[in-house]
Amino acid sequence: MSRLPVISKKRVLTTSSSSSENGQDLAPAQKKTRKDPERVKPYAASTIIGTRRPAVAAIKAPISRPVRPTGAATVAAGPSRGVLKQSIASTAPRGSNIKAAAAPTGTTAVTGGAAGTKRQGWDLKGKVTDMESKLRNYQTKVKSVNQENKDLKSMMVKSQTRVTDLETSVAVQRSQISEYEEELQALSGVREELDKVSSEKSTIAKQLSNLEDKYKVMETLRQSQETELHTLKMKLSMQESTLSRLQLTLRDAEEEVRSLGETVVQQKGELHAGEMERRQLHNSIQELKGNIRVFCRVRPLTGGGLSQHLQLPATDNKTITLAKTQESHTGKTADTQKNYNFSFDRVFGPQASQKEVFEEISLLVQSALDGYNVCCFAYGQTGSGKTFTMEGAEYDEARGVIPRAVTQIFRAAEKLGAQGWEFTFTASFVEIYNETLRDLLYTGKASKRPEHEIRKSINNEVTITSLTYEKVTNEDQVLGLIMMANHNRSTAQTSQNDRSSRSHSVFQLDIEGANVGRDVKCKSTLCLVDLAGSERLLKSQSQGERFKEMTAINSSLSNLGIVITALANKDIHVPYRNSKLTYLLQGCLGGNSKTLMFVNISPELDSFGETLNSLRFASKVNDCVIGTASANKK
Ligand SMILES: Nc1ncnc2c1ncn2[C@@H]1O[C@H](COP(=O)(O)OP(=O)(O)OP(=O)(O)O)[C@@H](O)[C@H]1O
Repeated sequence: MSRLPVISKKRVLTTSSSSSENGQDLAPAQKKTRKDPERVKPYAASTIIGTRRPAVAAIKAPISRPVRPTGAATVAAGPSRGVLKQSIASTAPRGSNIKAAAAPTGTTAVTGGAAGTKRQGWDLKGKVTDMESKLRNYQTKVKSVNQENKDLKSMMVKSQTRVTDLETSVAVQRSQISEYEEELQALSGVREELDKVSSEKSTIAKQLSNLEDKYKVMETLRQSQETELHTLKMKLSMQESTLSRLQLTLRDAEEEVRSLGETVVQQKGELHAGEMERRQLHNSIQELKGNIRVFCRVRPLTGGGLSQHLQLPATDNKTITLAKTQESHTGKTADTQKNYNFSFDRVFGPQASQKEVFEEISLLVQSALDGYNVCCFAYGQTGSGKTFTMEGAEYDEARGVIPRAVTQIFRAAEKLGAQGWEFTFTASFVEIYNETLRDLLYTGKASKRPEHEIRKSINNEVTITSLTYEKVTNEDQVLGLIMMANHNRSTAQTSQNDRSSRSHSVFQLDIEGANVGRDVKCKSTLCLVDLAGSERLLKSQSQGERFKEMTAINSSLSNLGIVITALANKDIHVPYRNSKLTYLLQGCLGGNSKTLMFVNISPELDSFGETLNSLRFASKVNDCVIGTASANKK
């Protein structure tokens, strides 16, 4: 169906009402419409086309191309009413307006004639002619419009095709755009990753630079170490050459050492033989001297000066004379002097030093290491110097027999160690008071102090039950134990005045030696005894506890004399068990031992009686010859 404008008043009115948008242009046409409403139709048709296809026109507008030289431009400009009017104007090139176009050849004159002249009412023919002329004009005009309409349709089809193409193209482009957008989106992720990678790259670059710095430092270090290594290699090669020289020297020295070793072995054998010979000779000398010897020692006077009743011959150091001046009973005769002469193995005067005294007994102490039992005891009245002789004082020169003997024993043991001897020493220190034994090395509570008994084993070894037997390895340890014993003794003394004077103290050092290489062993005991004061009190003068003490002391000391006499007489029965002292010293007295007795005497005149008694007792002992000692060798 044609979309050409239908000539109707309704359409015209519609156009007219919309013309208000462009009233300026339409105003002349409206003026004409009052005179000739038919002339408005072409404009109305154009207007309708423009208003019904605005979208196509809008799409066409940017890409419009002339479809044909004339008329097509008019359609393309459809949306604009102003342009449409121009287009309409341009569609009538053959006339300057529709009126002219509607007046083909031959009618122009008539029209002009009619327009110029008004037909008379009666000129009906003329009026018909005019009407026919008008009709023809209108037909021509319709034809022209139809043609134009046809062209426009064709243009529209083309335009629609074009629009479809363009829509397709737009769709394609949109899809491309969306693809681009997706790509862009993907690229934004890549950008983030790129940023991350670049940040990592900068970090790695920093690390690399750090590593480079470190590498430089390490390189410098390596170079210095290489230099050092080179120096060391030089030194090493020098030392290697020195070493090879030294190795040669060492080989020579080893050879020399080997030959010297052989010599040493040979000399050791000779030494051992010499040592054994020395022991034999030493023992022979001791035997010749007697297995029991008595040394007398005179204490200096307390106030200084010389004793009048004691005489010690200057040329002789073995005799002592105790002189007593007896007043004349009548007073008419001169006073008489009675001399008591005694001789002993050695007599030490008041000036004799501790060192001098010890030198005389050191050979005896040596015998203890050779495997002989040795017993040394000090006998004498209270205050005669027994403790001074046995223990001495703290300072070096005043050291007595016990510390000096200990020193000698350990030094000699050390020397014998070079000949393959190994020794073990066990020390004990016991006190005998009122026939009761007391451990002087006890360190426990006083309330738990144990009681002790003397026991004798099958092989005649005497031991004390519950006594402290302390293993010692050096001199200082032993001296420490002696100090402890003295402390224990003095503690007991505070409760009983002068207790030490009335008790015997016995220090024993058990010695065991072995020469593994030569399969020789020896065992002995060194026994050093500080006896209780030997003074005798008249029975009438002593009472109670004191009497009991004195009885015990006298009993043990007299038993000591009895035992020594029995040994001297080679009695079958020796009454060792009669007192704790003799029972304890059993191992150190008798055939298998060497005994030394110190008889200490006080130089004071008022001690004359006790001195005489002591010298008599000692003399009796001195007369004894006890068997022949034999070393405890295995
Ligand atoms: N040879 C000596 N040289 C110097 N002083 C001595 C000598 N002998 C003993 N004395 C001194 O005499 C005093 C008594 O000596 P000591 O205590 O040794 O006698 P004691 O016989 O052991 O007496 P007690 O039986 O009471 O123990 C002490 O002061 C001691 O120092």
